[in-house]
Amino acid sequence: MSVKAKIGPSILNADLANLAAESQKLLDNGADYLHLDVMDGNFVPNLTFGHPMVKSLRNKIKTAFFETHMMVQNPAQWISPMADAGVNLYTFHIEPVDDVCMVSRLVQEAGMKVGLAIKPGTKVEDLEKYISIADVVLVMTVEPGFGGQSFMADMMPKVKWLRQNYPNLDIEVDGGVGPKTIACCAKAGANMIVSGTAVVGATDQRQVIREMRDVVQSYLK
Ligand SMILES: O=C(CO)[C@H](O)[C@H](O)COP(=O)(O)O
Ligand SMILES: [Fe+2]
Repeated sequence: MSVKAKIGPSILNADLANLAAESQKLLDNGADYLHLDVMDGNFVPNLTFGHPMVKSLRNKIKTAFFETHMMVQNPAQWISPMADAGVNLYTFHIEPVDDVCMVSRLVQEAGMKVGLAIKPGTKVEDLEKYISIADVVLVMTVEPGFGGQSFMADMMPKVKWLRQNYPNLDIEVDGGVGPKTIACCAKAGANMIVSGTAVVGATDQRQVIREMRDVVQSYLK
């Protein structure tokens, strides 16, 4: 298997007034990438931040890999500004999008990798037809919109099915993932782990990140 274990902390529940410092601390403590949750108050009942904030963060943090998790109704609208802001991986939900292939192509043409996300109520079969164009697939393990929710273990059959059928696919999980739930994700075959509250709120971020990466890597071998 060629995929690697990667931990991408979500800064959703961090101190957003101190975003650059909080992000740098996570990277210094071993984060493999940063997961930036963008919400439009429409696709999900919450608002976070947009491309101006991401661009400001990029000005402070030059080299880290940035994923934006686009919980927005119209992901095509934000491709160009997010590419300009220095985003590396543009992950959008397939649910509100009529032409996923076209939006994915626009993301690639803008120079970003494509992530395709599904909400808990969306079947993995709905995602399957797009896997060949995705760099990453994201299986949500909470209802998108808020950090700090409980992990939905009943999403693991989706991850398991994806791993069995696509051994080299980057499979990401997001929502309620931390030291208590990581084994469940790792066993199912997830290799990209988003973790917000459990990492950001930890007294020893380095230890939590290392522990989760080790568990995931042990199942990939
Ligand atoms: O996309 C998200 C919520 O919609 C967040 O990435 C996710 O909830 C991470 O936070 P936590 O680990 O606290 O659940
Ligand atoms: Fe997210």
